[in-house]
Amino acid sequence: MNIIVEKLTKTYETAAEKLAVLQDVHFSMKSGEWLTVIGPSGSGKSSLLQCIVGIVPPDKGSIIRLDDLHLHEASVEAVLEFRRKRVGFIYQDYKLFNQFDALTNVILPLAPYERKDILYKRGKALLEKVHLAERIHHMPSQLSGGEKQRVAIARALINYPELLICDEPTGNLDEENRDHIIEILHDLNKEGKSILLVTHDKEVISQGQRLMQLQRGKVYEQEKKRFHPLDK
Ligand SMILES: Nc1ncnc2c1ncn2[C@@H]1O[C@H](COP(=O)(O)OP(=O)(O)OP(=O)(O)O)[C@@H](O)[C@H]1O
Repeated sequence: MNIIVEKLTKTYETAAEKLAVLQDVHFSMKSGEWLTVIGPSGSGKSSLLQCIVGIVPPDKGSIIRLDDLHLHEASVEAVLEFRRKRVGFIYQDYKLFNQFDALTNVILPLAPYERKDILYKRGKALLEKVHLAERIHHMPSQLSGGEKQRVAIARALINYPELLICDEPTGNLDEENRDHIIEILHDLNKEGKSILLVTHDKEVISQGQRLMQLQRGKVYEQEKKRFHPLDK
């Protein structure tokens, strides 16, 4: 998925104040790229991820193009459908439902839209892909942090997304589990998935093809770390 962001501005308005968290952010991402976003706490990283896929509305005048979808002028329904069909999400705190087993958690995002037998088959294959074949009927409380994050990755893949949005995906994990998650993300990137990832983790920062640093809501630095296979 090709992403173009221009003049992205986001202001949160509370009763007490107006907080400009993103100011005139410009960048683009080519299909299949892995872009890592870093910056101090409060610099607007999570807000950036949420604006880009329309979870949080950016200010008027912001331009966000996701392939042919012009987010700034698209209907709410079109944005919802776009996210459901083309984007996967991975969060620091996994966001699993504790009352459901691993497989049910994986299929939940598409449960209202697809046949259950198809989803269960796909969900099992995805849990195998993240090396959790032996854990498909475990409840979240019976899984380690690393296993929970792998369930969350399987869930993020249930719609075969082109873009993975990862907000501190290794933030709660020890080194071994972090390395396992990095390996899985690498494989997914090699398969062609675009990755837009926020992190504070030094080991994760060194992954991917591009790095962008935010400072007080502005792009402070962009750096190309290594060439992407699609670059000429
Ligand atoms: N819904 C909201 N309403 C008001 N202010 C908000 C809202 N969401 C975030 N903020 C504020 O916007 C600023 C940027 O938050 P954001 O979560 O984007 O930063 P971040 O760089 O991801 O931080 P961290 O690294 O600590 O997760 C913070 O000061 C935060 O308190």
